[in-house]
Amino acid sequence: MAASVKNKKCLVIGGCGFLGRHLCEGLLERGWTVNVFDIRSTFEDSRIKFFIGDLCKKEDLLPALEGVYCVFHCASPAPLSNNKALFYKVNYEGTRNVIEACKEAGVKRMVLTSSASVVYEGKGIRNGREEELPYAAKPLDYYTETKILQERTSLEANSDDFYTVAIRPHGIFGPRDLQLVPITVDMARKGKTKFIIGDGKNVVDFTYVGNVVHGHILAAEHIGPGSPANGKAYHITNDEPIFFWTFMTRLLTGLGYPAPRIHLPYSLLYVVALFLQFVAWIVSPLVIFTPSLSPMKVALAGTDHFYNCENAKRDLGYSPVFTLDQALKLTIESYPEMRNPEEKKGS
Ligand SMILES: NC(=O)C1=CN([C@@H]2O[C@H](COP(=O)(O)OP(=O)(O)OC[C@H]3O[C@@H](n4cnc5c(N)ncnc54)[C@H](O)[C@@H]3O)[C@@H](O)[C@H]2O)C=CC1
Ligand SMILES: CC(C)=CCC[C@@H](C)[C@H]1CC[C@H]2C3=C(CC[C@]12C)[C@@]1(C)CCC(=O)C[C@@H]1CC3
Repeated sequence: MAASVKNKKCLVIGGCGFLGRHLCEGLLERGWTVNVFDIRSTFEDSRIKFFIGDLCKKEDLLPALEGVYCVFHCASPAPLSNNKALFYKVNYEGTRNVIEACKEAGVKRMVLTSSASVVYEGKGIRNGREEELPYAAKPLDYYTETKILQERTSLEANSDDFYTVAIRPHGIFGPRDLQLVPITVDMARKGKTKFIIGDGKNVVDFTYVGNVVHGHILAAEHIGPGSPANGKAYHITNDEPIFFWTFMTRLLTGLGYPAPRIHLPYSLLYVVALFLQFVAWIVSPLVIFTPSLSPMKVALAGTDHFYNCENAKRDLGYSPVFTLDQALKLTIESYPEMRNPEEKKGS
């Protein structure tokens, strides 16, 4: 049974990020008192108390944790940055620090933003259930490797004195997104989105940010004494699996760019991505470069990866608030600056 949270205070760690800021807005609407902790400042809101610091430093965290009912930990280095040391420091060591600081401050609840990628290693996942999918034995990148450590550490910390739960969104998109839309548009403007990787029939999940926020808030309202959600991980998606390339086509054409149309063999692209990763590793003592074509990106663009949300529906009362149609419309409308500058010339 959801606890009443009227005027309960929470701390959103990573609250200045894409998901974090939307989460703050959703929590405020729901009647929560919201504090934000982040290593940077990206927005102002008179309703929110901001604490600027590093989650890897307990002395930075403790002042922000005073009187907090629930922590939402949604901080991470940028997933595609490929900085192994930073991922390990923030996602693993930093999360252990957050847990210790929560216990020291007497905080009783933590909702972790994990990722559905923790069970993905490039092989197809179709309607994957949490209890049927082990953590990826061979994660495709350092980000995923450390998200596994982060989730495992967080769920193992669950006890009657400190309730934890992990939310696994997949492919979050929406207004103020820093990855999916900007990267896709950048590729389009460089003429790189005329290609389809594979046969174009791989089925995936994408999750509108408003639904991810909804799932997080439900999780916070449900964990506690005797809850079936304590210590568990939950897939949270739009529950509308779609061809990856249909989604990309709708996003691109919605922004005025042409649809992808030339098929390239998946295996060829994957081998090229592996080669580029090897070259990047060989030259790394001299120069750091992150190939835009990574094995993770190629795999995500060319294989099935969609997940079952039944456990979240059962234990958290989750169901998507925004449909994919509504979500794509809201997202496309929120990015006038991302539209194809050529479309005006042509009209
Ligand atoms: N974007 C996506 O498609 C998906 C994201 N996720 C997870 O959702 C969470 C949020 O992701 P986004 O909003 O996309 O990322 P983001 O990069 O927009 O936000 C992350 C925030 O964490 C903060 N942060 C990073 N290191 C910190 C530190 N040492 N101390 C304090 N704050 C720190 C950053 O300043 C940033 O504001 C992450 O945990 C990510 O792993 C999960 C599935 C999909
Ligand atoms: C046309 C084309 C191939 C566009 C590129 C789109 C990609 C930038 C995104 C497609 C799937 C996205 C994704 C993530 C980042 C952006 C994409 C690769 C994550 C890796 C972000 C962090 C996660 O936790 C998992 C996400 C999986 C999907």
